[in-house]
Amino acid sequence: MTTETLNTPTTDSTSPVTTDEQGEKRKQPEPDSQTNPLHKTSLCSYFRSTGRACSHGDTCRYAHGEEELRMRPDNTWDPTSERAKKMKMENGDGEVEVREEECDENGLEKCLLNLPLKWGADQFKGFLNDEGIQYKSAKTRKGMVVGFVTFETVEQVKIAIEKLQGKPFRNKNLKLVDANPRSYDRNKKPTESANKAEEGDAVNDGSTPGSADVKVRSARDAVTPLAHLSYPEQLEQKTKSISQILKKLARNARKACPDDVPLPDWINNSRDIAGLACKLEGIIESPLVNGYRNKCEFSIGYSLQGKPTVGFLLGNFREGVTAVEEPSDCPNVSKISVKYAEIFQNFLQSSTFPIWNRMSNTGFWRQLTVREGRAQGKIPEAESSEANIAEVLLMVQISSAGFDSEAVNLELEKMAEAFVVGASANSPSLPLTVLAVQDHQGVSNVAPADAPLRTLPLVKSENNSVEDSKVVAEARIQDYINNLRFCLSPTAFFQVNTLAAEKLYSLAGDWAGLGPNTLLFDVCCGTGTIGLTLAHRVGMVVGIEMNASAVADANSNAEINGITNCRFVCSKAEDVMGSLLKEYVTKKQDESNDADSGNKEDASASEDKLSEAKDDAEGIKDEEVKEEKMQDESNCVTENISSKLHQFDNVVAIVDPPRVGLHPTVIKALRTHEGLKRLVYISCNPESLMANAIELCTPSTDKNEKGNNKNRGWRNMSNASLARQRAKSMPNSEPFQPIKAMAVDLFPHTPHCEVVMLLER
Ligand SMILES: C[S@@+](CC[C@H](N)C(=O)[O-])C[C@H]1O[C@@H](n2cnc3c(N)ncnc32)[C@H](O)[C@@H]1O
Repeated sequence: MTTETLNTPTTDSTSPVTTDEQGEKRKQPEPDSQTNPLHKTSLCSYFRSTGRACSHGDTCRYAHGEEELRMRPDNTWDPTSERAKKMKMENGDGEVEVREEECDENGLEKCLLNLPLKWGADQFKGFLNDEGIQYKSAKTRKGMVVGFVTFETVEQVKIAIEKLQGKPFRNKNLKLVDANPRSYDRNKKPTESANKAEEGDAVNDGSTPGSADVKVRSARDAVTPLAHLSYPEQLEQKTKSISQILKKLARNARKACPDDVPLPDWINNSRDIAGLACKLEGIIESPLVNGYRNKCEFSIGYSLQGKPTVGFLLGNFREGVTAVEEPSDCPNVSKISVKYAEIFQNFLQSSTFPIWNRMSNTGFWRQLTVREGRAQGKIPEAESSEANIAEVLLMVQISSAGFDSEAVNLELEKMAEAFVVGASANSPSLPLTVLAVQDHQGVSNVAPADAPLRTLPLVKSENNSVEDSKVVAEARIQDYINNLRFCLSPTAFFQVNTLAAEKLYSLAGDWAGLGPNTLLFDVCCGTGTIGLTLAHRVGMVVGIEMNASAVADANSNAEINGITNCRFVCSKAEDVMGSLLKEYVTKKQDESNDADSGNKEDASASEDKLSEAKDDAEGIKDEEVKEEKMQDESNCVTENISSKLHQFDNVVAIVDPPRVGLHPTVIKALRTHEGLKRLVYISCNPESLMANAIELCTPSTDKNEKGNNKNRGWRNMSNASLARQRAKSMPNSEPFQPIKAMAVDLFPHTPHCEVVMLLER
């Protein structure tokens, strides 16, 4: 039975209208919060400034908010998203993909989310009017199965629920969830129900703040759902789920293999290893099991008891869950982060500025990020890792639109003072290195990389006010990986578990088969951590990264560590991967074919082309000054490197993409440049690794099946089905083979881990 959900609110409230009540747990804090879409990689500027979808509709190249970041350009769910992973979806042939996750009844319900109504507000209002529903306002989110209805009275809400609940609509039944925005009334006293909740009663009657459909009642359950298991049990569970993914890879590659091509050995041999695509060599434990996160993004909202709280959301906003609970019992959060959350929460009790309201998209205080950097050379003992934290960066996200700037400055001054006083009142006092404020007006807390950012002075004096705030090019803290120093700017990606990341990078380096004649591509390189830690083992590193401040960090990290054989290209990998491979790999092949050709000439031509590619990639993205500086630095390195270009006889790539995996264009480039013989894939999302590996490893044929645009079934395709379709239209090229895989547990107490897979050909 299919169902569809409308969420109804109470008094003068706004409710999300979604397709179904979800059994899905709240979105876990992700290993990498920079979730990128398959095609829409940055926010639409209209959306950014207004918080509303632009008028370009489905053709807009950009994303419109957190939820859409997880969608494909046609507004169907990105199948790699947490939600879609658990859906039951049809593939293009009308065949239903059955997955382990679907075995539970919630999984079956979730498939309904993939049926976009794509109602505009007028249609939605028309529907409510036809049904005789009295409401105050009705809104939809473009192309999504979510909307909001506000009502004048609780009575109207009750009537709406009675009339609409379970009503059949287009082969589905509507379902309503009370999103209860009364929780946002900051003056509201805790209700009787809320008090009951405090006593432990399972109250879920919608009268408690943000309580709609709250499935978990503590931040611990929401954020670290495996915490009730022993660590060995957690590792076992993760190993099993990675094994399932490897089986799925073999199964799907078998299906995708063209009829006129023999099955490759690795598929045939999978039968001998329990159906796995390659051997799973085990899971590497995290050196720290508790308090390992070096970065926490705390939401700001109201607790189930109606108290302004800095912590974690208990559920998914789409499901109407808005309650935030304190992080104190979350085992993955460090004690320092918990204390800063407490300091800020105490400050908020007396702040006259409002907390951000996710329903009405109004308010001021939005998010607190705590980022920690370790001192060099200390070996942390399991339970006292905070003793090694030498630096802390705090970033508070606000939305200042509509607030008087003088009042804002005064409030931020008070906030800075509260942090300084709170940090020094602790015994021993807490490190506090940088306090930054990010101003962001969009609907979701995921701010664009260029959202205005300023630092606040940390010492309060009469001559030193927040008006002295400066642009924060140098607002960084440092951390160490394999004894290299890394400077981190507030928004750059850095693995959240530093000690486990060291193990991850060493494993990737060992499997990549590095040597002095190796040219290493570090694809999606962030602040350059992988390339820089492996630079001493190779001839040259070329890093590719789209986040300009991460690239600036990577360049300065190379400089402060005296590393001269790395070059970092600021661009989307899909825009430059092909040309860089062509330049370096084809170059190498040309040279071997024609050993007498003038190396110098080639090298300088290559250098020119590389610079051109780099100009193209960087020219339009960075501020002029930053760009010039980076260009100078990069060109120095390039010069140094180009003269050695001919020496590289081993070209390998380590790719470490965001959760959505590699862009199809990058996969095609890696696959079709046959000079690239070895690829190490690091993934924080095994589903997207599986999908990308299908495309990289399935044999192709001259008789490629061209994509059938008329087949609208692809809209509902699973990750694997989509990859099989793409594999079928891959240009004829030698496929890679999965050689081995290993998991590395960067996220104890959560279901997540990193997976490393070696691919060769
Ligand atoms: C999982 S992180 C890995 C970063 C780095 N390898 C590390 O270990 O610190 C993914 C990185 O890919 C970057 N990224 C996302 N989409 C990208 C794209 N299309 N092209 C290049 N980089 C991208 C993100 O900015 C982020 O820094």
